[in-house]
Amino acid sequence: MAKVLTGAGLRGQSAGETALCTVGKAAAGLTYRGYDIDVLADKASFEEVAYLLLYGKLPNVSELQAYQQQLIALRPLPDALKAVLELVPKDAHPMDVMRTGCSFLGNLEPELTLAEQQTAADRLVATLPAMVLYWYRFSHHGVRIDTHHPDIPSLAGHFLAMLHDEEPDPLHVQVMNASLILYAEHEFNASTFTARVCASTLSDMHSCITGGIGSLRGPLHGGANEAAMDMIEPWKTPDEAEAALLQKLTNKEKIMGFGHAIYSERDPRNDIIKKWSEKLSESVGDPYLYDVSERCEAVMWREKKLFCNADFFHASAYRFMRIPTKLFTPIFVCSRVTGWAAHVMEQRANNRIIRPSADYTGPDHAEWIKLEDRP
Ligand SMILES: CC(=O)SCCNC(=O)CCNC(=O)[C@H](O)C(C)(C)COP(=O)(O)OP(=O)(O)OC[C@H]1O[C@@H](n2cnc3c(N)ncnc32)[C@H](O)[C@@H]1OP(=O)(O)O
Ligand SMILES: O=C([O-])CC(=O)C(=O)O
Repeated sequence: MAKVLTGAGLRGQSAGETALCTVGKAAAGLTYRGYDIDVLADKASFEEVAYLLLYGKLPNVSELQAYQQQLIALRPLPDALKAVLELVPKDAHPMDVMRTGCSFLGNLEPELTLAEQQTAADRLVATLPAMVLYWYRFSHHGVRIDTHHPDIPSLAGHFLAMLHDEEPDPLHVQVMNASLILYAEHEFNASTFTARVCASTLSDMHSCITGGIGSLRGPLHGGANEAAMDMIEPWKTPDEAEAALLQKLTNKEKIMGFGHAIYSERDPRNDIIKKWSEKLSESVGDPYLYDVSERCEAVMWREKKLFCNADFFHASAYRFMRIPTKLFTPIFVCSRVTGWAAHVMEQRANNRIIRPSADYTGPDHAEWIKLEDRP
């Protein structure tokens, strides 16, 4: 039988089944449980999408109200977790803070039985924003914030209120809501696959999500929104951006926020977040950042036929909402935890340990050499 070549990065290989999401149908589509991303980002709240992913259907009015109340009730952090967060230094990366916070919560509130998986997932959805912002405000501003805010129903508004210590601007809440929906789920991407591999060993929810956070952190995955901001921030005009970008391409550098492993024509999330970024840029009177971003998009398409992925215009959108760059990827976590947890549950429901094989490339046989005789 002919040998099947897997190629690097398992590209194009099916690694299992899912009923949660389709990515890249007709080269560019994205659906969550059959619902088109354009419709969800336009009409749904993030809480509705979280419920859709975690409970398998869109909630009705009373289910949504009950779910929102449940998430609000789950927001306060245990004192022991706050004490740990206060120990993490100011210059730590917030993704590392979230990794630690998630793992530590697993010590305080372990998921001991399968019956507890839904509660463990909801608790993480409710507390991950609180964890990162409790640490951020304590380490950067010396304040111990109240993370409960029962008066603010949405996770989008809650995040912004904890960050800025003010009533969130309704436009910003709308954009954050859309952003959280766009980032919620994406089939077998690297971080979700990490979570599923962990789940396949019958490990606990906190270990699966902690692993997901670690995989999302890298700049080839979720870390690209932060890396894209770091790249474009110094460019003050579109012409400056174009010259610098061309130089990077000549140097064969990877341009963060562009390209995708599955989409071949466009990332549908980009169209949505780009529109919001433009609207925000008008609302804040941005002198150049949106134009710089648009020029990058045009140059990358012209030179390399590479399109913006979900991360690129998230950078400017978040900047217009005064979100510090290092908190960009943590927002991705606050959203993607829904997708990760839904995948963990799906994996557990029909589990077989995930254990692919490797093509061996080492020596056929190695002769043992005594320690003292080795060169
Ligand atoms: C939410 C998310 O996680 S979306 C992804 C976020 N990540 C980034 O934005 C990081 C930048 N992008 C990349 O590194 C890649 O496009 C990835 C990781 C997203 C996908 O990687 P792959 O599937 O291996 O890319 P692909 O096979 O399509 O690459 C084809 C060619 O385009 C090049 N290419 C792909 N993306 C880029 C890029 N952003 N900048 C420059 N060149 C690129 C590759 O180097 C490769 O060139 P080669 O054939 O000369 O080696
Ligand atoms: O699907 C991927 O490989 C990366 C991605 O866009 C995501 O996880 O949102």
